Amino acid sequence: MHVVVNAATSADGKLSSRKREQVAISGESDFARMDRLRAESDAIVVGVGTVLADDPHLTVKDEALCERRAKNGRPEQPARIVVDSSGRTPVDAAILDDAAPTYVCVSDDAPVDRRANLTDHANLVSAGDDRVDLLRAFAGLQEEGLERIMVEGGGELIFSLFECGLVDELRMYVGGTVIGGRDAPTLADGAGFVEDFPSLALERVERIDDGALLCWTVDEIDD
Ligand SMILES: NC(=O)C1=CN([C@@H]2O[C@H](COP(=O)(O)OP(=O)(O)OC[C@H]3O[C@@H](n4cnc5c(N)ncnc54)[C@H](OP(=O)(O)O)[C@@H]3O)[C@@H](O)[C@H]2O)C=CC1
Ligand SMILES: Nc1nc(O)c(N)c(N[C@@H]2O[C@H](COP(=O)(O)O)[C@@H](O)[C@H]2O)n1
Repeated sequence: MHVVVNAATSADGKLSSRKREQVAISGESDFARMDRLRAESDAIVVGVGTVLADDPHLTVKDEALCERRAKNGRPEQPARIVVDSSGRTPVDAAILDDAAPTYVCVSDDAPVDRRANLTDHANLVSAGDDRVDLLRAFAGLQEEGLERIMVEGGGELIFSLFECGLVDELRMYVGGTVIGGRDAPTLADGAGFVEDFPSLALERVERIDDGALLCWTVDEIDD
């Protein structure tokens, strides 16, 4: 499995404002690049915080890219994955429509009624007692044939993925704006690291729209 985190931040590192509503940080060219990366992926992952904040669709928008996938014997759309311990994804969420298959990763404690409602719209992957165990959940997704994984966010999920060593690449678009706010989400939130900080190697920098794309690979952790 190969996991790429792709997200857009303001110049001060925010994914959104303190209102946690979707903010268009990327410009047209960066959204097109993001669409191409979606098209290269087997699945697109977000945390339930992003589903509740943005109600994303997580589909490839450019029809030519969908056609190319089909020509190569792949499903027209990548699968969509929500990491959602207690099954809070609303059943009318855009991510649960029939545009592409959706997996909802829940914990074993997710209430039975929520699981039952979600089962009508998605494939459930159960991993972890009261919080999704990402290593187990991603192993289950790999068994489903999902190898090329793109993670879009948000900050809580991205931190946890770094914490358990699941991230191979970080592609970070830094846009020409300042959002500010101590309560605004950043690229990696969660509890934060105090030691053993993940180490990144800068592979490429590209000017796009009014910002810069930074492409990093994640160094292996020494045992
Ligand atoms: N600019 C950009 O590129 C992007 C911006 N965003 C923005 O980010 C914000 C949402 O981010 P955020 O609030 O951090 O939410 P996330 O999307 O990161 O979802 C976090 C939630 O995921 C669930 N979860 C389950 N298991 C885990 C685990 N092991 N580790 C971490 N989380 C887990 C938790 O809810 P539970 O306990 O219920 O399971 C947690 O609260 C929005 O404002 C959105 O607009 C989002 C994506 C991209
Ligand atoms: N790459 C990127 N740049 C931004 O400026 C963004 N706001 C986001 N947001 C992500 O895109 C999702 C919306 O996807 P759909 O258009 O609904 O398919 C949103 O939920 C974030 O994951 N990304």
